[in-house]
Amino acid sequence: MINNKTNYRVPVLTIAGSDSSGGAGIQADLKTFSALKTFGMSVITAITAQNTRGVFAVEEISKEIIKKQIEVIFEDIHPKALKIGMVSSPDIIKQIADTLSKYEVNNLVIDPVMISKSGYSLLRTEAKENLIKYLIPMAYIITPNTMEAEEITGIHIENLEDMKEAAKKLLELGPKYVLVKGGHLDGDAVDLLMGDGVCELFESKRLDRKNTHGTGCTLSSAIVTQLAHGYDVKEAVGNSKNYITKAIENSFDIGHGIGPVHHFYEFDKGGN
Ligand SMILES: Nc1ncnc2c1ncn2[C@@H]1O[C@H](COP(=O)(O)OP(=O)(O)OP(=O)(O)O)[C@@H](O)[C@H]1O
Ligand SMILES: Cc1ncc(CO)c(N)n1
Repeated sequence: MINNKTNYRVPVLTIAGSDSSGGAGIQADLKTFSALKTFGMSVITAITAQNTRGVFAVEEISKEIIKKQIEVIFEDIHPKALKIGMVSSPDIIKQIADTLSKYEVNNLVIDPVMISKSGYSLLRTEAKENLIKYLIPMAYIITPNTMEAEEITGIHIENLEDMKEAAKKLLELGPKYVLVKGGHLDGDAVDLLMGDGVCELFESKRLDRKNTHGTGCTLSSAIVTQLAHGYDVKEAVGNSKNYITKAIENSFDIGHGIGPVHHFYEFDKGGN
């Protein structure tokens, strides 16, 4: 994953919510960006009071300062790839879409975050429509888990065939690619990539680990880094699946609930 394509100075951006406990959200994104040798930047959309046991409160950031954060970044350091994670309200979603539409946006990864592992809603019910109408069509790739794919398409997902049906319906909303993550189904952890003539599975053994806080954020951020380094979509997803699998394998107990995955900061692999 680190080779002559690696450029430690390549700028990448996350537009997402803060997780005070550092396992998910902006914090997971920035850790992944650093571990995978990119220069991470952030636009914070909401502050969550969160730990390994759950989400206890959420305060949304004003849409004016969200807009300003995006503008000053794009007018100074143009990100080579970016992701959007938690965006909780219809107004924030519209603001982000309007602001991004003023710039050339490359390699937009959308992780349509809806519910935390502990069951707290991170997307207001009335925000789903704007997510579908304004943001998803702008994406290069969207990365819903099966519950999010169900919520957006209305298709009940129990197996791979259902995942394929849902992926086809998600593609009709306008993104170039869809990665439906099968982490919540029984059996092996199988993710399905579909779009632009591609239909490919990315599989790993299901790891029996309790500490999976931040898996979705980490996977989508890893995809951002690999696209920024110049990998094509299949390589980007494959490398990122390897990264999240190792990160889950090495996840650890910290706090009293669902602990975080591990990030790898080797300082010895060269690069430039
Ligand atoms: N127990 C597991 N063993 C191996 N891989 C897993 C496991 N759980 C999830 N994964 C993988 O982790 C990645 C993230 O998937 P997951 O379905 O957990 O995302 P998510 O629900 O969006 O996460 P989050 O709750 O952080 O938002 C996928 O590649 C999935 O296959
Ligand atoms: C801020 C934030 N974003 C995303 C997730 C993923 O569930 C989370 N738990 N918290």
